[in-house]
Amino acid sequence: MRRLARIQGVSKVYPRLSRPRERFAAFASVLAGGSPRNGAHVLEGIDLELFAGESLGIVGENGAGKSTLLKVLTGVIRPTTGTVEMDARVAALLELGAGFQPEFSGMDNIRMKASLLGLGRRELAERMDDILAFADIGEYIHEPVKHYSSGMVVRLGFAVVAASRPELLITDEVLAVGDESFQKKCIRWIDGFLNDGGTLILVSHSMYLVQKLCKHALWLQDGRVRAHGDAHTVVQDYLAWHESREVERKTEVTRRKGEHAIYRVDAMTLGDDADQDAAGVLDEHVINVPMGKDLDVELVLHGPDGRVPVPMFGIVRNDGTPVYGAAADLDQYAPETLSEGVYRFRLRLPALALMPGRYQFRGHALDPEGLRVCDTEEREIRVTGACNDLGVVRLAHEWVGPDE
Ligand SMILES: Nc1ncnc2c1ncn2[C@@H]1O[C@H](COP(=O)(O)OP(=O)(O)OP(=O)(O)O)[C@@H](O)[C@H]1O
Repeated sequence: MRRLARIQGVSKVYPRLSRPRERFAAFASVLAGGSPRNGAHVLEGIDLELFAGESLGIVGENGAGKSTLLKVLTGVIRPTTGTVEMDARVAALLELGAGFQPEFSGMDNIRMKASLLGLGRRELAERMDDILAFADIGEYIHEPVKHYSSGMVVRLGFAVVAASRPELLITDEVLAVGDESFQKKCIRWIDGFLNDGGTLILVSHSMYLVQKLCKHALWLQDGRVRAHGDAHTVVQDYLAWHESREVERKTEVTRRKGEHAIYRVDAMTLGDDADQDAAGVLDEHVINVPMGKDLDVELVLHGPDGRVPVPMFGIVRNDGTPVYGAAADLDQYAPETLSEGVYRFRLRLPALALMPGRYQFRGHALDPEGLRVCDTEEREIRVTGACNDLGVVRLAHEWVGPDE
């Protein structure tokens, strides 16, 4: 496969320039061929290769460095250190209206932008009808661009980029500016572009779009690559990190680890080893469970007074949203007695319906009346697999045709 882009060891440091003396020091340092000392490290040590036919989503929080990385890739800014090699016909659709002359008409701007993107006069004439149809802004095409709504500007920009038939399309949130029907049109176009072997880099805060359009994803955090790999996995990890951080902010999870509670959880085991191996162990503290597979759980509870504690389990998404919980009905279920006061309970959740992502699985020991939680053991589980549906659980469903 042909390599279209390679960046190695790329860093970008912006000088901090709040005081005149800092400005002078930064200027002197740059003049001397160095990087601004004590600057803000916006990108650090980025290595990335992109091959023809790949689709890469770049995700990360505000200020993580995503736009800066795109600017480095498209040559708009130079990295402070490192190298960027690009070997492709690139079309970038980035800041709204970038490259348009506001005083000129849409038609004139099409001509200018097309020539910048390498379209010859004849090619442009051949593709003009397609461009106008794609942009679909009617008579506005003859008005100066400064009279356009932001949606119209995006329509025009995308139409020209699409007509230039790039090898590599680099784009960001500008697509979100257009109305819904136009967004759908762009997504359909990108789908077709990728099917025909095109290559895409997409920066987006929409995890839906990243998972829909991209095979791979790169998660930037504080200017560094936090994860790079399969898009579904990276997005799940990113969302899980977000959720757990939200929880940290909102509440301290109250856990009752009952050192002194008389009914205790002695042990809790989840899943089977094969699943850990199959998923590739990314984190030994997290139990991998494939979506749709049975999840087996074993709880060993301790009841020192000869009475059997009631087991309960609960599943909570990483942001604290309760998903499900149930206690055993000891009238219906007799645990196995392992030794005096030690009981083993086995539980099976057949065809686990949780959506991919991270959850906390909690096993509780309740008093024999089933009223009070005495002890809790908690393990993080990661439901693996790919799914474009939304939500926490996957409900069985089918789409019913008109004749059914
Ligand atoms: N010209 C500049 N001079 C100084 N700092 C800058 C400059 N451009 C960007 N930054 C800083 O670099 C950091 C990364 O910015 P960048 O725009 O790349 O983030 P981002 O991930 O695209 O964020 P968002 O999701 O909000 O668009 C931010 O802290 C920003 O303030």
